[in-house]
Amino acid sequence: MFIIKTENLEKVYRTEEVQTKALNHVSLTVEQGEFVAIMGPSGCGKSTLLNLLGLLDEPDGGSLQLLGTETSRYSERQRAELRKRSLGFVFQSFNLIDELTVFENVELPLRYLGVGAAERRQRVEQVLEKMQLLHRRNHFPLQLSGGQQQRVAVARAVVNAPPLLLADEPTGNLDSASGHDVLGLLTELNEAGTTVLMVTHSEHDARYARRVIRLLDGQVVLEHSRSQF
Ligand SMILES: Nc1ncnc2c1ncn2[C@@H]1O[C@H](COP(=O)(O)OP(=O)(O)OP(=O)(O)O)[C@@H](O)[C@H]1O
Repeated sequence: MFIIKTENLEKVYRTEEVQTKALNHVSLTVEQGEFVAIMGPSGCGKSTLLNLLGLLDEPDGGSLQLLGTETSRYSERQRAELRKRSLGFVFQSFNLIDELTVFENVELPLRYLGVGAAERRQRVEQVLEKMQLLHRRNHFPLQLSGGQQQRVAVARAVVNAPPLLLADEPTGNLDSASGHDVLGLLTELNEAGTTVLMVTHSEHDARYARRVIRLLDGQVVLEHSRSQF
């Protein structure tokens, strides 16, 4: 089953002076259970694509089916529900809540799902341990390094094991050891059934994916599976 299917997807950013076609007729499919890397040069439209797939923004043309339903049919309430229940998102800018501790940030998706306190605690501690952050559980985001904040963002996105995880440069601020931990966690999650789409600049990181989709100037230029590396 396709978890994502786009046909001729378009996104145009307009300001008073300029118009930028960030996505130009992007057609792609992702099957349930895949681990896909999205690559391409800076400005080619990777984050734009991820934002559309994550229902954070709306396309200007074409169609986007998510989990078997055309997304233009969703109401705003349904989009919000889907984001909470079915999507995990690792933002390039982390988007942590500064007023909440590390523990409270990571526990948020479980609160939305109504998971009880004891189970929340267990699941949050488990993922913080994997991200080597248990000792920082009572810190606030601004008391952490960039790499630590990034690992909190990853922990928050994966804590509820969403059906679809969208990760924008999840190792962008990390040294190779921490990057390895994050990629290991994404692999573990994928093996347990989560479909993973990861934007990356790194050929090394892309090797964790089973398929690579390359974008150039808002268009898909190449798709290849890991056996073709
Ligand atoms: N909010 C916005 N307003 C206007 N133009 C935008 C906006 N966001 C992105 N763009 C433009 O759309 C194009 C695609 O941007 P996008 O951020 O998707 O690229 P990217 O491949 O993720 O780049 P990077 O690797 O540098 O993060 C770029 O030309 C960018 O300048």
